[in-house]
Amino acid sequence: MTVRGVHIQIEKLSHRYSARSPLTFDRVELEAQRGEALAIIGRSGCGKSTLLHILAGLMRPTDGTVRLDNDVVDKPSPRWVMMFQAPHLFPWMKVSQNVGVGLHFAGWSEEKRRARVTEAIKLVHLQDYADNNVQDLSGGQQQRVALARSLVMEPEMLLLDEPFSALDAFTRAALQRDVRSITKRLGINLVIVTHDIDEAVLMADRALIMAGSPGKIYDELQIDLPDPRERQDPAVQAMRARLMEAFHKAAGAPPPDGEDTHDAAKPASQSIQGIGAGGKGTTTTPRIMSAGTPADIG
Ligand SMILES: Nc1ncnc2c1ncn2[C@@H]1O[C@H](COP(=O)(O)OP(=O)(O)OP(=O)(O)O)[C@@H](O)[C@H]1O
Repeated sequence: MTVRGVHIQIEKLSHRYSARSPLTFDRVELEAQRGEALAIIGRSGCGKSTLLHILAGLMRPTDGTVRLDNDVVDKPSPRWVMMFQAPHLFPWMKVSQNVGVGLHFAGWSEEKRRARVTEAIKLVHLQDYADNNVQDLSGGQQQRVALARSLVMEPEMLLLDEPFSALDAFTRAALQRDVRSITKRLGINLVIVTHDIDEAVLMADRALIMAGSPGKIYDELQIDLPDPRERQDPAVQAMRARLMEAFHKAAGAPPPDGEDTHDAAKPASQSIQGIGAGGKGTTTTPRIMSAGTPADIG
């Protein structure tokens, strides 16, 4: 697959949902280099998902601009793809058919499609499942199918809105590692919205901390760790502690003693409720994209 990323420039980006709504976020500025992996963390409701949707061209800002390689983003494009907590597959289709659906709609011949689909399925380690019906796969495997379906279009940027939060810890860790290594290998940008401090440290080159109402990017932390990153590595643990500290500073409160840093970006009440409900808080995603997936509306 072709290797490429994109230069992201966000200038004075502001958003409100309606003329009467308060500002969701205000004059957000951000620049990211080609191939950079960014994690956006912050407490529920500070506007992370809204920012991601605007970056994907799924929503329009109230003010300001998003530029990708100098092109203003004002609509969706196959140049960037977004993945959500639910994989949104076609349940009656096989893995290979799901992965190839975008190419099919783009008018690719079956023969051309087959080669590209095989390559994408291999990238996500599902070659033994290509002919399986997606309904017979586990949640993690279904997320891998969704990942292959995204990668098959050769995007320049992959946008992830808490995509692994419904998965068990083992499956989540494997996907975190694989998504980072695949995007690095292909040279594409990664932007991930997450409540999980560990996920940010394991997947990103830079973590952005959003806070406030209206939201702003309050702080950022360069995560200059070698790959592969292992959770138990002391350097990873030290970075996690630094990010945790920055997160609590942004939230205006010292870290409580002995707090479990997993899912730290959620208020305590939501973290507890979120276990069963997929921990989605007020994410805008399901309202826009996934009519009929009640598990997402948590
Ligand atoms: N369709 C909408 N209409 C009006 N307000 C909305 C709408 N969607 C979201 N909001 C509000 O905008 C703010 C930002 O929402 P957003 O989902 O972007 O936050 P978030 O940081 O991603 O939250 P979470 O971490 O819980 O997913 C919240 O206060 C939310 O209530």
